[in-house]
Amino acid sequence: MDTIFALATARGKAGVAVIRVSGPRALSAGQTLAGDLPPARKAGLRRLTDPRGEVLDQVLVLQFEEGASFTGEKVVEFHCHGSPATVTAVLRTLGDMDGLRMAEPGEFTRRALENGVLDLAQVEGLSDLLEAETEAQRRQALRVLSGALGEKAEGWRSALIRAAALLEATIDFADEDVPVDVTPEVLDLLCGVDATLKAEIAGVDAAERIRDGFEVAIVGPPNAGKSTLLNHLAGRDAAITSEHAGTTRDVIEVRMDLHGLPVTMLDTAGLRDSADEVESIGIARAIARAKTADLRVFLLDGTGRTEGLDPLPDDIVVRGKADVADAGTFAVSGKTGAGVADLVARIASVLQARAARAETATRERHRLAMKRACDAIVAAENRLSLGMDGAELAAEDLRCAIRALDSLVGRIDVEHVLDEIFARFCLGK
Ligand SMILES: Nc1nc2c(ncn2[C@@H]2O[C@H](COP(=O)(O)OP(=O)(O)OP(=O)(O)O)[C@@H](O)[C@H]2O)c(=O)[nH]1
Ligand SMILES: [K+]
Ligand SMILES: [Mg+2]
Repeated sequence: MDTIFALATARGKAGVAVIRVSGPRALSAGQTLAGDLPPARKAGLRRLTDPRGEVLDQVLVLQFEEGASFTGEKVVEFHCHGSPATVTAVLRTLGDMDGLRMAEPGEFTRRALENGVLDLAQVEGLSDLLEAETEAQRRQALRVLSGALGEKAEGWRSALIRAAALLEATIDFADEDVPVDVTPEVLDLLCGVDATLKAEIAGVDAAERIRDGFEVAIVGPPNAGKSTLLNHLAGRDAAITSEHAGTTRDVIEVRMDLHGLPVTMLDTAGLRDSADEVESIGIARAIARAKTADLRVFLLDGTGRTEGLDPLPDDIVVRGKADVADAGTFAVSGKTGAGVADLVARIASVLQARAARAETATRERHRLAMKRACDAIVAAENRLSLGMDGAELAAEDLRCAIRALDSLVGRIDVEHVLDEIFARFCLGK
């Protein structure tokens, strides 16, 4: 096993830069650079020198024992001064040592997975946590990183193992008198797992929105002030505005943090019948994107028409140009900012209600595994509802379900997803 090292903090100038070394030679590499090391998990101030005796930096050194580190291997960390030159000098010196090499992106985390420090779902949680930009993303990712999905899977697993064992006991005694009918207990166990799995599956959609962001489309007639509103929300001139109806053609996307939720706000072409070929393409795009968005804000002019796109129940309908609208109507103005806080609060409240449906599972991969498990459990329930003749096949169904749940945490059959998951990691993680 190679000993690997990398800069664990971001590149560039900073107060501190952390360089992590992991593997069998981490300790000797640390000693070569820093002399004697402080005891495990105790920081010590040391001078790093290269083999010619040149002082590279004065740093804090930490060592972690095998089995008690991020990777599960022996780890030494140098908390250096965060200048690019210092980092380069230390990395170069480490690279010159025998048996040491620069880590690949995600390689520390891959070792953590291989050594059982993290399960696969936790690795996904860590990846999401490193990407988190909003409060909702941070909370969700931290929940997965802390092992919440693995705990749930373990609960389902042990219930299914118990159910399968009960069935197998009856199969083995098929020729004898079986003292008790196990079907009610088995069905009870399956029913419990089934119900919580279904809730988890139903929550994946919301969890994915929290991860990737909700899409909110601003739609309405030309010149209602859609682009002006987008610019106000973005705090910058993201879209061109003008007094000419039909200014916006392409869909313009702006990422923002709305009350802690990640949102991509879409500005779209004004909806109307247009003879202009390019504008018509823009309008078709506007309608297509508005339909697939999670929520639409209909920004209307004085006529109140929604121009051929109908609001869905949660959609928000609001009059634009509040400064010239009748008093008393719900109106916003991107120009003056009037009503914008109210609009944002309404958008956030709709999206928060949806986000609340998220459980623990966050990915399509999780959904598919849980769906496979759920289908197998339902198949077992159906067989058992016809009596104990189906016990043997039902037990096989349950083993299928257990295998599907095992793939959630990476216990089996996940080689093919590893590259995809680790591709998202940056160097040094
Ligand atoms: N009085 C007033 N004028 C506004 C307001 N918002 C936008 N306008 C003006 O209305 C005109 C149209 O604004 P835009 O933001 O380009 O409108 P739009 O809905 O994006 O228009 P299209 O992209 O052509 O569909 C511009 O002249 C803006 O300055 C507002 O809140 N009050
Ligand atoms: K316009
Ligand atoms: Mg516009």
